[in-house]
Parts: sequence; C-alpha cells; structure tokens
Amino acid sequence: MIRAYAVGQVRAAEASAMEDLFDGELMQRAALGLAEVAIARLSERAGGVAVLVGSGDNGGDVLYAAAHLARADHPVEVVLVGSHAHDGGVAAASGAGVSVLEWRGGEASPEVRAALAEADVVLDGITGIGGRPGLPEHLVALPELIGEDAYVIAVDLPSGADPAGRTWSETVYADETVTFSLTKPVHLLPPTEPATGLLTVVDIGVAEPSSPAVERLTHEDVARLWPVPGPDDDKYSRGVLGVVAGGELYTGAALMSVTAAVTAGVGMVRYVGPRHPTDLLRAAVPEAVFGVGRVQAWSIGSGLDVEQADEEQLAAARDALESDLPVLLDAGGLDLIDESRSAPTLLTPHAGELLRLARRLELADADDDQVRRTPVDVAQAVADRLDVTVLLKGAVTVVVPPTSAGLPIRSQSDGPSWLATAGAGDVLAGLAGALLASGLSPLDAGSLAALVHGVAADDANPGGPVRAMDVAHQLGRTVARLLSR
Ligand SMILES: NC(=O)C1=CN([C@@H]2O[C@H](COP(=O)(O)OP(=O)(O)OC[C@H]3O[C@@H](n4cnc5c(N)ncnc54)[C@H](O)[C@@H]3O)[C@@H](O)[C@H]2O)[C@@H](O)CC1
Repeated sequence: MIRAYAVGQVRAAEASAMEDLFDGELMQRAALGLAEVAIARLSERAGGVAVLVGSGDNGGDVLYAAAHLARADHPVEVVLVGSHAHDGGVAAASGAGVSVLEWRGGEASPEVRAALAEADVVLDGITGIGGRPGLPEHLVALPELIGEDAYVIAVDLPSGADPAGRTWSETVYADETVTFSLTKPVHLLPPTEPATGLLTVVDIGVAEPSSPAVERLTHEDVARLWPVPGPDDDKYSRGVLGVVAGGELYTGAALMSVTAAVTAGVGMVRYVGPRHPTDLLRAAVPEAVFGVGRVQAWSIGSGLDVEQADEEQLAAARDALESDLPVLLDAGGLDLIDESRSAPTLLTPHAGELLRLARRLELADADDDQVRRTPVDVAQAVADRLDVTVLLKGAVTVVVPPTSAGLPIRSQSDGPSWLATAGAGDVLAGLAGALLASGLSPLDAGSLAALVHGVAADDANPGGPVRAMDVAHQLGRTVARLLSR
C-alpha cells in the first residue's frame, strides 16, 4: 500500500522530526538525496543542469543540491524565479561555483533561455508543499522554454501543482518527482498525478503519521484483500451477484459484466434482463442463471437505458435499492438514486456521468470544466450527499468514500491507456460487483477491482490494444498471477 499524507500532517511530522535535529538538517538531507538522484540520472546523459529556484524552502532544497552537483563537476546554472531566495542556499551554490541567473518577472533573458534550452537535466524547485496551484504570470511560458529532450526532476512536487491534488492547474510536467520521506496527495490524485512522472521517495527521517489522506493499493495488497475460497465454501457462501444490465439495444454490456463477474470467480451470477441479451448469455456464459432470486449484492446499470428498460429490470433495480443488500450503480443505473440508502453502495461513473449526477443533485454549477478541474471534489460532494462511495473512472481512478466514514480516498493508476475502450466500464462493474457480493466494502471492492481491471488489460495484450471482452476473459488468470506473488 502506498500512503499519502495531507500537507498539514506532513508539516507536523517534519516539525516533530526537527525537534531532535540541528537547524536546517532536514533540508540538507533533502538536498543530498535529491543531488544523488540527479547524479544517477546524469550518468545516462551529457551533463548540463539548469536549476529553477522559488522563494520558499523548496528553493532552498534545490540550491543546496545545485552546490552538490557543482562539486561533483557537473556544469550547473541556477535561475532564481521568485521575489526572494533562500540566503544560505544561494551562498552555498555560489560558493561551489554555480552561476546564478535571475528571472523574477517579465520575459526571460537570452541567458536564461539558453540555460533552459540547453540543459540535459532540469531541477524544478519553484514550489513545494507551500505552493498555491498555478504558475505565476511570468512563468506561464516556462514549460515551453525547457528543451524537449531534457529530463525534468521536480523537487517534492511539480511546481504549480496543487499539493492537495484537488485542483488542476498549469504546472511544470516532470519526468520524475523526488519527494522526501512522505508521499503527498498531489502524487496520487487524478488532476495532478500526470505531472508527477516517476515518483522517487528519498528518506530524510520523517516518521509516517498514523492516518493517510490517500492510499493506493499495490500488487502486494491483492493477496491480503482478494476473497480466496476455503474448503468449507460453496457457491452461496462465496457470494451470488445479481446483474441488471444491458437491454435489447445494448446487449454487449450484459455479456461483458456477467462474463467479468464469472471469470473473477464469484460464487454465482443471476442475470435479470430482456429476451435478447438473455439468449446471448445462455449461449455465451452457461454458468449464469436467470431471473430474480436470492443474491448477496447487485450490479445495476451497465448498458441500461432507464427510459427504455423493461419492467422486470426496473422492478429488480428498485427492489435492490430498497433492500439492505450492497448495490453497485453504473452508467444508466446512476439515474435511479437520489437519496441515501442504509446498505453499502458503490457508484461507478465516468467523468460525464459524474457531472450529470452532480447536476441532478444540484451539487455542481453549469461549468462543464468542473469535473476536469476538481474531479475529487465533485466525487466527494456526491459521496457526501448520497452517503455512498464514488468510484470515478479515468486514467487515474479514484474511489471516494463519504466523509462521514472517516476513511482515506483510494487512487489507482494500473491500466494502460488502451483500456479507454467501449465495454471496459461494463467489465469493471461486473468485477467490482463480484467483490461486493463476496463481502468486501465498497472502498475495497472498488479499488481492488480498479487495480485488477488495469493489470488484466495489460496482461491480455502487453503493450498493445485490448478489447474489453479480452479483459473480462483475462481476469481469472491475472488474479491467479497476483495471488501467487
Ligand atoms: N519543512 C521542512 O522541514 C522541510 C521542507 N522541505 C522543503 O520545503 C518545501 C516547503 O517549503 P515552504 O513552506 O517554504 O513552501 P514552498 O517552497 O513550497 O513555497 C512557498 C513559497 O513559494 C511562493 N509561492 C507559492 N505559490 C507559488 C506559485 N504558485 N508559484 C510561485 N511561487 C509560489 C510563496 O510566496 C512562498 O514564498 C517542501 O515542499 C520541501 O521541498 C525540505 O527541505 C525538507 C524539510
């Protein structure tokens, strides 16, 4: 499990570590760790380094690192971009022979442009956890001045990125981010993770706080969470999943959800739907049974058009929502909820569906951009209003429990971009539904399903395009592989 801590927790943990250290010791450790990473990366490149320095301690880190690099015989040019700079850091860098340039406003000078364009490695120390989202006016063009082949190392976090990971903004995009002891939400959450690149954690001796703000499951967590049957289990004790999905028009959604649930190893699947998808399922998934009956959880809504759904499907969905059973709502099923339930509930919208739902609940204004800019906030607002867990699908999938649960957000980024394909969501709904039926909480079911779904997509065709049905068929083998780690 990767755990990330909120800025306030990080500051408190750093303050507590510093009580036993001499002044500036943590910054010295950070600078040395950063310089070691930069030197390792420079061993694969020609050697010139440009260092961007902001006003705060993040700038201090990078200035001391610049001094280490210069002493290791790397040509280093520092560019001060803030209104002021860490005095000790500037003295250390200058003392080590680093040339110091300034770009505190307006256009960059030819010297600054040349330093940025020619550097093989750029160290970005403009903002760290004290940064506000966004780059200052004079630095908006900065990313374009950095040479295309330069390897950009962000210090603690990509400058301009929201440290809390909540708000999208203009940032410097890093190939690698070197952070210190503790991972922060900015490194894991959807609007900011893409700017982070490879995440390297350098230990500077700050102890982990007790309750993370964000978690990410790793492959090692699968064996701990996956419902592995024992000798006393039967198909009922392993969990029966009811699926209300697809219709006469969207027959594929039913096939993909049910196939995914069966392949993932649920005890049994009951499908409720009209004639055409039922006939297809009878032929394609002989393990499934049909019609309403006893289940341990429901997966409702993939490929379901509530306006045109048949009466049996709608009645089953409404009964499920009124029951005390866990329910997953996907796609069209999201139209069926407008108040909280007493049983575990997992919603699995993509960005467009989340916006529609938030608007229906009168949580979001008419700004189309809101989900793109603040995806976690919108998911959180829906989760809190309905007292449900919201799994927002995307390249980074975030699983947001209601605030009242007091649980961390989970964020998964396991799948290849090839997974952006029709039917992938139907597979996820069947897989996550199977995990709910086996007794997992919405948070565990959603995050574990997101992980396995992503890994299965890669396993199904490593490095290349993948169709959703192949992901569904791959699930059992991927689970076996992950369990055997
Ligand atoms: N506190 C500690 O014990 C340690 C802190 N360390 C470093 O210190 C950083 C935090 O330092 P600070 O609290 O000084 O904060 P930062 O250095 O992140 O930023 C604060 C400064 O940046 C300016 N600023 C804010 N938003 C900006 C923006 N969008 N664009 C440009 N400038 C902006 C502010 O005016 C302020 O001067 C950490 O991220 C880490 O890199 C490390 O040295 C390790 C130890």
